[in-house]
Amino acid sequence: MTFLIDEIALATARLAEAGVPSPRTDAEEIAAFVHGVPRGMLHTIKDADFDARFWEGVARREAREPLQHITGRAYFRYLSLEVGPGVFVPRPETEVVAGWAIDRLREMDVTSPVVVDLGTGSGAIALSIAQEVALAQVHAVEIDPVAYGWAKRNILEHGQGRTTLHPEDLTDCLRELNGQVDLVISNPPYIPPGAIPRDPEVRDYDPSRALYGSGEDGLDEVRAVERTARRLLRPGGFAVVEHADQQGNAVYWLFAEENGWRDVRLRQDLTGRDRFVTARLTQD
Ligand SMILES: C[S@@+](CC[C@H](N)C(=O)[O-])C[C@H]1O[C@@H](n2cnc3c(N)ncnc32)[C@H](O)[C@@H]1O
Repeated sequence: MTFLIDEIALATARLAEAGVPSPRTDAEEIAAFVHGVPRGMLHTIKDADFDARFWEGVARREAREPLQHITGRAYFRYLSLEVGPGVFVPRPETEVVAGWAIDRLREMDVTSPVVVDLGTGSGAIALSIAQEVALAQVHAVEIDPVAYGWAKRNILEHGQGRTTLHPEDLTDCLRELNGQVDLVISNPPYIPPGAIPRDPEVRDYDPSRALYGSGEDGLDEVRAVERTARRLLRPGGFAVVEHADQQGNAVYWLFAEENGWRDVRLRQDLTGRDRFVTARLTQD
């Protein structure tokens, strides 16, 4: 496999020059995608079978198109999801947020817990819960029609027949479930409108509706999630909300100063940054 190794090395240098953070991995992922094999099987590609479309993929990555748009796939916990233009690429930090919710749902003394994911995007959080929590009934809410289309495809593949998609606004959705939900989770848009992300993959390819929150501080959607969760949850139910690392105190206080909540906690991602707030609706 000397030929492919040499091509990958050349591509790695080009991607590094373009500022791609993980150039070797990305070059190998593109090679694996183009040749239709897992990355660990690249050694089986014969020189004669080298596919020149590798260099088309490398050129797109060099222009800082997200790797996931080039391969059409994003990995989230145990899922391989379809993604592309018009939908937010799920992030590793959200895996921790979803994991916290999954642990609580598994501990709950409820046979078939009812869960709501507000702003589902590709369906990453909702589908992980459906996959990892036996018998969970999951409702995924998404307002954007393009993102809705991606979620629909992923739900068909991974929804376990227990995931329902709703084309609704998270500020006023699912009134039929008022007071009946065991856990509400959300990774809403939260970047303040003036704070433009540095990475071109985010700035130029993630949809603005997924990134930028409304209001001066970008937290209007988080406020809406808090209100919707308070309406939907049964007493003792959990709310789980992701936020930017600098917004931890603001989101903590948003829940702590509302009377309905107890056990409000600010939690960290795997890099130790403040990443999500959890709270329980008061029991009475
Ligand atoms: C940051 S993305 C998160 C997507 C997915 N939950 C994830 O973690 O990968 C936020 C999502 O919320 C959706 N969204 C924004 N405002 C909304 C609203 N008012 N109602 C419902 N969905 C909304 C966006 O279209 C986007 O798909």
